[in-house]
Amino acid sequence: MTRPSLRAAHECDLRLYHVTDSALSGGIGAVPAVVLAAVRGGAGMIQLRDKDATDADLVELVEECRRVLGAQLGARAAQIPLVVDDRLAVAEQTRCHLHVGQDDATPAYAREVLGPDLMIGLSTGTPAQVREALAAGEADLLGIGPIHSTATKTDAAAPLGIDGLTACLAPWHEAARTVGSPLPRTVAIGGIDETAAAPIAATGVEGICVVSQIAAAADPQAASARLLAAFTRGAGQASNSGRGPAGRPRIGHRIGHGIGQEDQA
Ligand SMILES: Cc1ncc(COP(=O)(O)OP(=O)(O)O)c(N)n1
Ligand SMILES: Cc1nc(C(=O)O)sc1CCOP(=O)(O)O
Ligand SMILES: [Mg+2]
Repeated sequence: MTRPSLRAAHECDLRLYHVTDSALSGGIGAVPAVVLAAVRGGAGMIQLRDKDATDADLVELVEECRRVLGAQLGARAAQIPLVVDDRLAVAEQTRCHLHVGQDDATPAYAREVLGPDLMIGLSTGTPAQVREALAAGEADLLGIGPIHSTATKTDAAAPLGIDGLTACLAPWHEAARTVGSPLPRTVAIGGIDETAAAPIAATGVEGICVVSQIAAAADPQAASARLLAAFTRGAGQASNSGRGPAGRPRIGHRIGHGIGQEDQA
């Protein structure tokens, strides 16, 4: 039977995933408003990432984001998963989803602590790391990056470029053809702006993960809407030309239900 967290991952609209940056947004207190704006612009998943915040600060941030999204979006807030970066204890305390890197808690350990319901994302940056993550089977989402150079993550590896992203996706595409059960979802991260979004979408990756282009934007809602439109355009062109994601077992994956789009309807 499919693990509930993997089922949940397949329910998400991952085309645009915003990762917060308190400094770029003007302080941790400004983050909930940016999160709301990003969601209104079409972000379907949010990660709270703040290397300087204490665990207590992050617990408060999770709670405030939940409060603001609930108050402004009502029941639709439940469609937007909140993920915390790095902090297993915060995820455990708040029952928030978690993203870990290769040097953080392992997905297997995080799974032991968090149980089968909460999603676990894992960073990957090489085909071998993607292969290993698929074999281990604990991650519900793979972040692949950095695609382009980024000033946001000071210890980021060398950029993969489109060719490197394609190489990292190859084991996933191969598994999609041969494995009978649902795979972790995939998102690209690092140096992604509006121009970069369409060529990234053409690789078949399922979403883009964006920090600075939203967190530092004068209008984060409009920036999010432009990024989502660019990614969706690129994904559409790829599938029209037969270069889209490989067929694979899917479990009720929804697409095209951006909150902002519904708000504007
Ligand atoms: C979706 C997603 N992908 C990759 C990362 C990077 O995680 P990590 O390698 O642990 O680096 P830090 O973000 O902790 O600096 C991410 N956060 N999210
Ligand atoms: C948080 C993060 N992880 C990366 C990775 O390669 O794993 S790159 C990155 C920062 C992405 O920020 P921006 O959208 O501003 O370039
Ligand atoms: Mg980390």
